[in-house]
Amino acid sequence: MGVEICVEGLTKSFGHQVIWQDVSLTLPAGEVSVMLGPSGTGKSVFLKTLVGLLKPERGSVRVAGRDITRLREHDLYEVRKLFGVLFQDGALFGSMNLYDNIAFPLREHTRKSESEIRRIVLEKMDMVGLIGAEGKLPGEISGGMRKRAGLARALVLDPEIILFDEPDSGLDPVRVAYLNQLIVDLNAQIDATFLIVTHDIASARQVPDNIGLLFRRELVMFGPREDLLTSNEPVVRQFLNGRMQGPIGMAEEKDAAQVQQELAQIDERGPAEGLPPRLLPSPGITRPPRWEAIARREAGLRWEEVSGA
Ligand SMILES: Nc1ncnc2c1ncn2[C@@H]1O[C@H](COP(=O)(O)OP(=O)(O)OP(=O)(O)O)[C@@H](O)[C@H]1O
Repeated sequence: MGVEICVEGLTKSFGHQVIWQDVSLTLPAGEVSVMLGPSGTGKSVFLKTLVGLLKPERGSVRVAGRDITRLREHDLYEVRKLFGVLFQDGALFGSMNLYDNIAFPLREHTRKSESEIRRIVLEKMDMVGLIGAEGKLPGEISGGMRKRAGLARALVLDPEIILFDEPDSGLDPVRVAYLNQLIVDLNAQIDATFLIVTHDIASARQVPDNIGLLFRRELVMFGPREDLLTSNEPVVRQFLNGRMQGPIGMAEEKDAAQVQQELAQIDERGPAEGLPPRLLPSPGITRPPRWEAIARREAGLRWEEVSGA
């Protein structure tokens, strides 16, 4: 079962540049959360702060009861073992084949025998659909496969928390759909806490339990998927609908009068598409109680739609 991450009053700056301030949220244990936000709002900085790679100026990040912003390097190293991170490009070593890339954390951080390592590596490669590609170099495979390999590597130490930095970047819509299904299947299988940074609204609509949005150096909202997708908050609406009209500008923020004028021109009759269905684990994957409950709730929602209730 994954662990909860509790963030309180977190502020991060580089020099005089405040990236975000006073961010507070709880990533519930075992749930999938997504963090959205326009480019440059500090989503990657947020992930790096959660895992202790960057130090915030203020606030706390409690993981399994310990505030990682105050840990010394040795203790931080121990807490980091709870995390698996999928970096944007998979962050694979170009000169190593996939097998050795995926085995790397086991050889670095454990004293397991090569036969035990082999069992684990093949198990994780199987989970991400890469069996047979053990001998390939990262440069010989597609971007989607590199992401899967990065994911298999993030899984080998059996993490309680997995952070995904734009898992869908550079992938075509079909690969994104497969990757989303893989993420949901993995969550059902390993029950870890997931946080996904993405720009892909379709993924954000279907995959998570919770959604957050960073904008103007603040966390605009964080809460259950349903609340964000039906929110009337102008920043949330603009981002989820991918519109030009609204508070989010091309490079910088717009002035208040322009935003008011633009919003007045939009037809605001409520969410056009309604609540999209949650993506459920694939057939054949045993659904733990959490996913059983989600599937029952989803079935109830669909029935309400059909019956007009
Ligand atoms: N190590 C660093 N030193 C100084 N500034 C940094 C550092 N890392 C990030 N930044 C700055 O922090 C801001 C936020 O960057 P970040 O990469 O987190 O944004 P993002 O929301 O993930 O963007 P994108 O969606 O485009 O990937 C940027 O202005 C970036 O230049």
